[in-house]
Amino acid sequence: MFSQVAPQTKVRNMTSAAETGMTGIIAAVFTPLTPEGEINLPVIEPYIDYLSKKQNVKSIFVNGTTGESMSLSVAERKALAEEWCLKAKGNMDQVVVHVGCMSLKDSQELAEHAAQIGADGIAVISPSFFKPSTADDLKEYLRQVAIKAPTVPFYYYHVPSVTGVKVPVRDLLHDIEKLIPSFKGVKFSGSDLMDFGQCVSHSRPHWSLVYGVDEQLISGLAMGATGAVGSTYNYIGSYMKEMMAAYESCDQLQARAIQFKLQELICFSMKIGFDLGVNKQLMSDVSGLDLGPPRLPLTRPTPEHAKAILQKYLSLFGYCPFA
Ligand SMILES: CC(=O)N[C@H](C=O)[C@@H](O)[C@H](O)[C@H](O)CO
Ligand SMILES: CC(=O)C(=O)O
Repeated sequence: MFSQVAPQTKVRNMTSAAETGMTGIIAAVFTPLTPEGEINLPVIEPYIDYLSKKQNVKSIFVNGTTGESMSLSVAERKALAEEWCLKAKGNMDQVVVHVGCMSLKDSQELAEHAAQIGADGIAVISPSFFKPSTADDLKEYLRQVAIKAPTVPFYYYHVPSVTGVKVPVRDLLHDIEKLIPSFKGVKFSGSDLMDFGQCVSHSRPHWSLVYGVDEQLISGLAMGATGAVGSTYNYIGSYMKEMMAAYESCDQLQARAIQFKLQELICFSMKIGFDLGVNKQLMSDVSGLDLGPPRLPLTRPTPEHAKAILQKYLSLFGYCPFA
């Protein structure tokens, strides 16, 4: 029953990092800011150290939703991508840089830059102010970004709850390599598991199909996800690695038990309010890294709010890894 997932994972594990694509547990990193709201590059080195040593997470997704990319300037995104790539060298297997923007020109500039700094992959979210209305329009947009970094593995980042772009990803994949030869897969952060399943069943063996709704990753694995990218893997990466290992060894009970713990945390947090500001604060509290506030219009949670969520985290996951 699980033979469709396991062999692919094993084959990928035997290849070099550059060839593996997006597999396993990948943390979508937060962007450290100073109390004044400026990017805080010196936190990046200890952040990578924390992920690799305390969370056993060896791949990162930079400047994504969690990284507040759409609230950052192009210059800030370049400086961040450079620092993440530099400090990840020798410590991380994969650094994928998100280069999606509202303007095609900005995305192209960031794609070119990501190629120059040696990113292992680039991902692009659909523009969402003016939205593409057809799969062909979206594909053409993606093509015009990808051609600026033709040798860098290219991933489409589907996040319909944020962008409102509902183009089925399965339609996008049709003949996509003819248009985008560097195409290597999808980061699928939607809950339409039929569309995700269709993507997997029509994917090529060298593509990565990573799932991005952390609280239902187990369902993504059932559909054949090659890995997972998410914000919560910053602070429960080691648990979710265990979850994936349990799933791959057919220990459904253990895999589900870990998944349910994450659901408890997310459900609790959603009841009292769970946005990027809250999520970022939880990571600061769990890791001991000072990631600072989110950028406006997002704000920090009150200390009581943050404390309630930290306590819930500790009651479920039992320890504060940095303490
Ligand atoms: C919309 C969004 O930001 N999704 C993230 C990644 O794609 C997830 O990692 C969520 O933050 C996570 O699943 C918690 O809901
Ligand atoms: C969660 C995720 O993948 C992102 O922050 O972009």
